Amino acid sequence: MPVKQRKICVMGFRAVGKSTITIQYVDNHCPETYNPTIENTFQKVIKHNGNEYSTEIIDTAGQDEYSILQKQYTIGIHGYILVYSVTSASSLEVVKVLNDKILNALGTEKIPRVLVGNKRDLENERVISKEGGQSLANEWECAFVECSGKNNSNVDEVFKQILAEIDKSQLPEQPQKEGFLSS
Ligand SMILES: Nc1nc2c(ncn2[C@@H]2O[C@H](COP(=O)(O)OP(=O)(O)OP(=O)(O)O)[C@@H](O)[C@H]2O)c(=O)[nH]1
Repeated sequence: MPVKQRKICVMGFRAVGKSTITIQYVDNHCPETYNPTIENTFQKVIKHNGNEYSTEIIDTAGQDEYSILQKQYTIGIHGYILVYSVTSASSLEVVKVLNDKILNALGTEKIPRVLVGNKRDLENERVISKEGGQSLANEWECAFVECSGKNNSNVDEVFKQILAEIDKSQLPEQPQKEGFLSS
């Protein structure tokens, strides 16, 4: 079985936990101190659904509403992990702007994405409900996961979901069923 190559971009507002999620997944530990990221690329071979995927995971610098989407994040990327923090309404706003920028840059809505609500361990500080995140993902027709990078809970699911979304997007288009015309 040939190994499938996958290039995945992790994006979102500053300090939402992009590096924590990525490092938990790739290296199985939580970074001790907060270091703003410029850009880090990680490699990991992932087994999923009986296939082997050679993944390149790009942990990007925190974005805000005004950041320009860099060209290297629009070329040759198979899927996007869009992260907000359930404790920050502005981080959800940033992820919406980012999503628009990605769709505009690629000129299609059919882009494999997973919307991720991180920091679900901070239940007392939560300002974005799970339903709020889920309904945005439904609107975008993409996958949705809530997780805690810090506790390493549901982090694997984020990466399973993005691989599944990419596979789904690579299936041949289903032919449209012809409708019956009632006479
Ligand atoms: N409680 C809690 N804290 C978290 C979680 N994930 C990350 N953090 C903390 O949030 C801060 C930012 O985490 P990072 O992973 O560096 O965030 P980032 O999005 O990569 O940050 P930038 O590189 O600046 O964009 C750190 O202090 C982390 O320990 C989480 O799931 N729960």
